[in-house]
Amino acid sequence: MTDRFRKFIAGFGYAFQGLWYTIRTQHNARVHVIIAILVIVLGIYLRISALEFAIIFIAISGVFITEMLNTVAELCVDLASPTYHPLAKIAKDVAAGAVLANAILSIIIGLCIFGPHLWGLFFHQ
Ligand SMILES: Nc1ncnc2c1ncn2[C@@H]1O[C@H](COP(=O)(O)OP(=O)(O)OP(=O)(O)O)[C@@H](O)[C@H]1O
Repeated sequence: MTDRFRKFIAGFGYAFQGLWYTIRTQHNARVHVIIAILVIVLGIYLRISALEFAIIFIAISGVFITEMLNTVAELCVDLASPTYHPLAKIAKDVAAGAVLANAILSIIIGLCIFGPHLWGLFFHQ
């Protein structure tokens, strides 16, 4: 195995450690995982199309990636400013706001995708 390839494989290991750290330490990330599983099961049950699934996966990954970037922001702020600082507050609040904005967008996407299917299921059978 070449040195370059070994570093490439090691990079994957570090990336998975980062992913696992987020799931292990962030309560919100674990909630996202549970909601994502429920949404995928609902999608299978309602037989949504491949395109609808693709949109749902974009929404799910968007929220999770934003949660990971929020974790990065929190760790960097804690490293740079362990004590109270107004800029540290703004940085953390903005990072948390990004997660919230993404979560709201995902709910809207979920309603657009699942709304018509659920409507059909409950009112046109
Ligand atoms: N060093 C700091 N200086 C100023 N305000 C801070 C600082 N650390 C945290 N805060 C304020 O407290 C809020 C919560 O911060 P905290 O680090 O507890 O994040 P959290 O969203 O509760 O995430 P987690 O539960 O993952 O730690 C921030 O959004 C910010 O307003």
